[in-house]
Formats: sequence, structure tokens, C-alpha cells
Amino acid sequence: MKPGPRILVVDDDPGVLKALRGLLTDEGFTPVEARSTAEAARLLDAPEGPPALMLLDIRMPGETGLEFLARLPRPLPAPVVVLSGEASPAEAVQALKLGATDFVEKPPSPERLVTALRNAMALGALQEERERLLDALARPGHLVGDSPAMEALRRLIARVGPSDTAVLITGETGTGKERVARALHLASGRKGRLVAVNCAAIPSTLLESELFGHEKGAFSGAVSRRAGRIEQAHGGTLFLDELGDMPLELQAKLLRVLETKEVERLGGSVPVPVDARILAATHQDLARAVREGRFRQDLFFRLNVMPLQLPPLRERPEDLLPLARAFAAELAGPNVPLVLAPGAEAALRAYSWPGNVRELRNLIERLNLLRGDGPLTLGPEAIQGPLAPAAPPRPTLGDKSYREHVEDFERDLIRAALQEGGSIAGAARLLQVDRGNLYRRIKALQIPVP
Ligand SMILES: Nc1ncnc2c1ncn2[C@@H]1O[C@H](COP(=O)(O)OP(=O)(O)OP(=O)(O)O)[C@@H](O)[C@H]1O
Repeated sequence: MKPGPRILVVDDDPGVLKALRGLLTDEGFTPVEARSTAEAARLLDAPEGPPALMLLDIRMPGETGLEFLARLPRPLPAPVVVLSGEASPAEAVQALKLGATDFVEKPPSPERLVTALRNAMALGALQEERERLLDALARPGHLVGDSPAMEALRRLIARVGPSDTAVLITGETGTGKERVARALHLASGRKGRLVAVNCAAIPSTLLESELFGHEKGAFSGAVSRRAGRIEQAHGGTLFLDELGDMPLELQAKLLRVLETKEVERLGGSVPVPVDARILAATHQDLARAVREGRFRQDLFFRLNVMPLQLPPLRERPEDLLPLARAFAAELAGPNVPLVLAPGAEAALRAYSWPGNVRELRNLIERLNLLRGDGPLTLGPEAIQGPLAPAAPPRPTLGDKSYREHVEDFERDLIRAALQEGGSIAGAARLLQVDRGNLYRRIKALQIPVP
């Protein structure tokens, strides 16, 4: 059996130690004993780490419990519950002021003592979680999440970050691709900036000069010489977001930059050396884009040396609560607790989060705006609200066969596509199937063509 949480009992009275030993063991704790504060100090520094809690007598010969408490480092190495014995209420209050979580009078009633211990430990765990969150929020590239996928990702970032390898980050919208790029940049230790370019947001006619820069007079409007984004990332990292949207001819130019580590401004003839780490992200299936001739295979291979796939949020439910808490702390401040109403956690897990982490952040932001002065409360209705798609109707099973059910579904699907596409060719395009095959299914299922 796993030993229970260690509790350090500090008391000079062997009788009290013996009584507490029995009581604590019965309650599933592992008592560790010290007869003086000097011994307690040694045990707090023990190699197995500090205990889960310290139960501290106030009146002891030599250094008193209060004196000891006052000289302990902050934050305290463990939550402290004080045994107040015949001590005056003033001393108990003094102990609380010095950071003790609670006090129990001697001789303690087992029930009162165990409640105090459990409460103190719960509070200690909360405080630790809060410290961890604040720490995490202080680092902009930090990735919140307890799922195995997130842990693996953090390990990978620590390993790959410091190298110069290009990294291709893929994942649905809002899964945190840019956040990962920032984490990689921070882990790289590169002194320069992270320069981000969204290839989908800049019109393709402007993207070239944006990336490569231009000399004065390179084209009408190029009134002065301008360094492109690639050059600006010299000594740092260039993050190409939505790389799948980059036009083919620019892909060729980018490949050349990757291979030669030089960039040529538009209208210029002298290549400028650049040392920029390249990170790219896309929500598209680039391998498919390569097959369909929309993306250069050589560039894909060049970037895909280190592929990094971010799973959608619905596939890592362990991240939901840590993320929700982190966003609440970030948006409402660390003193506003996130309260989960009954059913909220189940609703979070049941929802499919098509907008992924960004959608969860937006939800918390909305709740924060609506909360007034109260706590930030997350109830199931917030998740089942306008965000959630209507649940798909449950099929009535009746006495139809499996095949008949599938055909009914197929019929509905083709009808909808015919209506939207306007013709068999249009429907085939929408459904991404061959027109001949679709025609044969329409015949077989006797679907009227508009
Ligand atoms: N693991 C995480 N920890 C903390 N915040 C996160 C995490 N993942 C994503 N976020 C936050 O979620 C939001 C969306 O993330 P981000 O912009 O990185 O996604 P993206 O995949 O690049 O999206 P898009 O494909 O739409 O550009 C941001 O506010 C980001 O800070």
C-alpha cells in the first residue's frame, strides 16, 4: 500500500507524540516526529522533500513554535497547523498572522484535528496550483495543459528548440500553432526577434516584397529601399503562418532562401546573408496539397524534417480545465476564482470545440465580461449555448436494415448536394467524387435530379 502523506509533528511531549502517532496512522497519514524546532528544521530539509504538512506545538523549551514559524522561509515549506495547548488565544492569532493555516487546541479532538489537517492540505494544494499558474502565465510561450500530448510536446520543444532545424507545425485552427512557434523561439535562445508573417492574410501580390524586401525603384511605389521580413528575422526566427496559402512561385523563392541562407531583395542584385530559423504552420494537409500540385514537394520535404502535429482540443480532454483556469486567471486576475457549476466539466468534455483552444479562451472571455463583480462561473448552459452545434438527430432504428439506413443517409446527402450544386457536375464537385460514379448512385437510389 502507498504510504499516506507525511505529517511532521513537532512537540517536546512524548505523550502527545505517542497519542498523535496513533491517531494520524489510523487516518492514513505517515507521522514523522521532531522533539525540537532544530530537529524539525532538519526534517523539513530532508532529501525526500518537505512533508505534506507540519503540526507545530507553540510552547516548547528553547525556541518556541512561534519563533520557529517566524524564521521559516516564505512561502512556507509546508502548510502549518498549530497545536495551541494551553496557549492564549493571542498566541493562536499570532500563529495565523505568521502564516499558519489553522490552530487546534490541545488535547485535540480527533475529528477537529483531521478536519484541520485536510483543510490545510487542500489549501496548500490550491496555493501551489496558483503559484504554478502565475509562473506559467509569466512566460508568454508557455503551453498550458496536462494531457500526454502536451507533455510530449513540451519535451519535444525543449529538445528541438535549441537547434536550427526548420519545424512544420500542423493542426486545426486555434490549436495553438503560433503559441508553439513562440515557445520554440524562446527555447532556441536566439537573440533576434520572432518575426511572424501570415501568408493567408497578405494579398499574394504584396507577399513577395513583404517577405523579400525591395530596392528603391524596384516597382512603382517602391519609393525607398526596404528590408523584407526574412531579413528582419536575421539572428532570430521567421514564423510563416498559413504556409499552405503561399503561391507556388514564392514557394520556390523561399526554398532557395532555405538552401542558400541568402535573400535577394526585389530589384536587387546582391544577395544578403540571413541567419533565420524557419518555423512554418498550416491547418492544411500539406501532403495532400503536394499531391494536388498546390504545394512544392521539395519545400514540403525540406520543412517536414521535424513535423509537429497539434491534436485538436476534443482529443485531449485533460487540457480543458487547466486551460479554462489559466484563461480565467489571465483575464479576470488571480483573485477571481473559476467556479465550475455541476455538469460543467461533463459539458466541456462532450462539446467538440471546432475552434479549439481559441474557442475556449473566447468562452472564458465572454463569461468574464458578463460576470459583474462575482466569481467567474462556468455552467453547462454556457457550453451548450450558441456555441454548440445542434445535436445530430438520433436515427430511428425501426425495422430497417443497416444497408437501408446507409442508403437513406446517402440519399439525403446527395439530395442536399444536388440542391446546392445545381447539377450533377456541381454536386460531384461539392462532394469531391467522380461525376460518373455519382450519376450511377443517383440512378441506383432513384433520386430525382432537379
Ligand atoms: N497550450 C496552450 N496554453 C495556453 N494558451 C494556449 C495554448 N494553446 C493555444 N493557446 C491560446 O489559444 C489561442 C489560439 O492559439 P494560436 O493562435 O496559437 O492558434 P493557431 O493554431 O495558431 O490558430 P490559427 O490556425 O487560427 O492561426 C491563443 O490565444 C493562444 O495563446
